[in-house]
Amino acid sequence: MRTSLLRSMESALRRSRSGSSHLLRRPFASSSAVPERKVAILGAAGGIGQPLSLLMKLNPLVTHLSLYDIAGTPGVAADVSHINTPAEVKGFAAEEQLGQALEGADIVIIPAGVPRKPGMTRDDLFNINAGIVKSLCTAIAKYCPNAIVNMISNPVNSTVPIASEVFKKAGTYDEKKLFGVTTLDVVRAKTFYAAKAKVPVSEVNVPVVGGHAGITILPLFSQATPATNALGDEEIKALTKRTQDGGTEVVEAKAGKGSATLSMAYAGAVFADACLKGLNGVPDIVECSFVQSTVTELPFFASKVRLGKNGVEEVLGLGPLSDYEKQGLESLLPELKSSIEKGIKFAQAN
Ligand SMILES: NC(=O)C1=CN([C@@H]2O[C@H](COP(=O)(O)OP(=O)(O)OC[C@H]3O[C@@H](n4cnc5c(N)ncnc54)[C@H](O)[C@@H]3O)[C@@H](O)[C@H]2O)C=CC1
Ligand SMILES: O=C([O-])CC(=O)C(=O)O
Repeated sequence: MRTSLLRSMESALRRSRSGSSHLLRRPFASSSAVPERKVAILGAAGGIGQPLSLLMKLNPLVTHLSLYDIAGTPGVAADVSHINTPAEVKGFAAEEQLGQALEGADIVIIPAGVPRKPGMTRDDLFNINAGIVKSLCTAIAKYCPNAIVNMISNPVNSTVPIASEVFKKAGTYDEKKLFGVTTLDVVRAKTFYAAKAKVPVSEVNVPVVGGHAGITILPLFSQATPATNALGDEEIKALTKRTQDGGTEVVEAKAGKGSATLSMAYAGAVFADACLKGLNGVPDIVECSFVQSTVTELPFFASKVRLGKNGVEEVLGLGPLSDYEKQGLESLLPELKSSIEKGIKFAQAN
């Protein structure tokens, strides 16, 4: 997946540099090779939003890129729009333009909201971000009820349930189209595993299940490929802990200037690319994501998901777990349950 996204982007860059691409010479509306796809980014001028806008502008599957933020959008949109790739860029700056930003969107990516500072948990963001997510999802229900929604705003374990409740109230909920973006956990698990197991990072795959906060992030290193016997129990524990604390590692390193933005933009672009490929009918697109689920007793859970023309095509099971992973699963369920319930309660009360 990672390599296929890089290949697509490299080829877009090559085409834009050589100016020889037929895609660049002819208007997209008349291109039969690539279906029209509008991607909207809400929170596009933020730390994640800006590099994510750049990466989506480089994605050859995007024909229309709609950038919305309550501050700073005109600059970001003007800047990104000068890049000579086919996606047509439009910026929307004020709340009264949110409808236009969303209309016709196939995918809406939401990195709007405040990030952590050192000493905070993701749940500490709930009070501010819950309201932001609720109002943005209300607009999605109105202006693009059929869009796929990629939720990045934290706490994902609660913001996804909030979105589901907003859509249910509006009568537009489609569980196949709502995704909590947990790709950064997979990106981290792959990077850390490759370094420890001394295997090429581009070949590595590691499923990460559960949720997206602390111990609710459960990497399944027993299923990592390429498999290795080189890692003992203590090393697997250390890798698990580093993956669970990856966000905090960045928050502390940034020392008050926010949380992961560049690696998150990359992860968000990987996941959106997978959704676009699914929509376009590319077979066997599988990514981990926090979705409505029956894999455990909880109503939402992150696991491998097969993506297709309607969003989720199949939520895949957990596969065989090691004893250590079974314990991790037992331990995460109560915290994840309460974060999910907190989101549902908030959306029902407001
Ligand atoms: N799912 C994941 O793996 C990750 C999630 N995050 C989360 O992503 C969120 C954004 O992080 P950053 O980009 O670093 O924050 P940031 O503060 O740099 O950017 C957030 C942007 O959202 C905008 N915004 C605020 N209210 C809005 C509204 N009502 N409508 C549209 N835009 C609005 C702000 O103007 C700002 O430009 C945070 O909640 C953070 O915790 C961050 C990293 C990883
Ligand atoms: O840690 C944070 O606050 C941001 C985040 O979700 C991550 O980097 O995984």
